[in-house]
Amino acid sequence: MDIEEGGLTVSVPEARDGASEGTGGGVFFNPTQELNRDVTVAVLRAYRDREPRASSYLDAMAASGIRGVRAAAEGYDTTCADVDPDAVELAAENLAANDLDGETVHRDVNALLYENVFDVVDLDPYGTPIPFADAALANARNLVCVTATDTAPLCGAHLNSGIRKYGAVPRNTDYHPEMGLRTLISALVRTAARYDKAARPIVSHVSRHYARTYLELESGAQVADDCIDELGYIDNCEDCLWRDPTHGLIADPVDTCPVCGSDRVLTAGPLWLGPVADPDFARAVRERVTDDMGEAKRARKLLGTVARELDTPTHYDQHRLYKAWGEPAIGMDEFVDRLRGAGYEASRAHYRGTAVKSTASIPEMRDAILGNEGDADGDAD
Ligand SMILES: C[S@@+](CC[C@H](N)C(=O)[O-])C[C@H]1O[C@@H](n2cnc3c(N)ncnc32)[C@H](O)[C@@H]1O
Ligand SMILES: [Zn+2]
Repeated sequence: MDIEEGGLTVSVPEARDGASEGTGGGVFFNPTQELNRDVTVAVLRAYRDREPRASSYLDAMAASGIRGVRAAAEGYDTTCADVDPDAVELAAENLAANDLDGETVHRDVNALLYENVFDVVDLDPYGTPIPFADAALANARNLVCVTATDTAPLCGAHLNSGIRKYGAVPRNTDYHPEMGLRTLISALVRTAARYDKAARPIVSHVSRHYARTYLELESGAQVADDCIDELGYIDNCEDCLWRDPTHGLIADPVDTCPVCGSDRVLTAGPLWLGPVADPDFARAVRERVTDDMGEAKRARKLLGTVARELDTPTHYDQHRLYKAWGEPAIGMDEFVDRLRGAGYEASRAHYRGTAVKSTASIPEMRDAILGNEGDADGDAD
């Protein structure tokens, strides 16, 4: 079956039995990842302005080669690799059908990465990227793009699996999509640090089915140490949703919530507590989204929110807060405006439509939003 994406025509396997993921012929294709791929193309465009020397791109898990084809169309010197010979054949056909140059390699990507240097490496595996993280972070020159689809281990819903894969203790909190992203980045930062490299996320985004992050690499023990300094732990009260991030790799968990006195406090970490995006770069990526992209509208909205997101390591779910306060919720923009009006920093966050970030604590938010009357003017949305 031929599909159109980003102005290119690519042959992909038919989905079987109405499944959204194509498995016909054994080669994988997931049409629902188009947003992820559109953002990738916009990142590749914006990254060339940031680092003009970046010219080679490895589609490390190519399947149909759709990412590689799109990168080649952007002028990147592209290699598509896969362990599945049918995938390699299909990727080669798709490059040729679009009159694009590009290499196709039937190889385990871990072996390939230790023998070749690529400026940009794109890891898009089934489930966790961790089996490929060492090879990619040790050997890539500039940028490593990583998808993880194992959201349950990442956010602490499958705790032991998360601990095994990511060498951290994620906790299933009310901000679980962000917990997942910060668990992933933490593991990748610690992996890069083993090779005296800093890996800093310049854009990241999370959906229900995956987390995606773009890590810029820089070599040097000092910069790697600077990255490690941005790891730490977050204490979380399961009752009143209080949370408290502490930088450093030596955990000093609290037993009792200082706000409500509950002893149901869970500590998560080590997590990445630094920014998950560089706002200027996220804006530049947004500028590089074009109308020929099928998910242009969603990509622009997503990147706009990511660029404006406050740089705090957790977010609140506005509906959860209102439920706890026993009040009808107001619109999100007004919620953010009231927090700002009360002198706190606040923003929406891309993790969900009701996600809000603020420098205010929960009691401070309650005061700022509900005021003394404990009433929000009945202004429900
Ligand atoms: C999720 S699919 C990739 C989807 C594709 N990037 C896209 O955007 O449609 C994962 C692919 O990784 C390949 N793969 C798994 N292990 C690999 C390895 N060690 N080296 C290279 N490719 C591998 C699989 O054969 C499969 O084609
Ligand atoms: Zn509490």
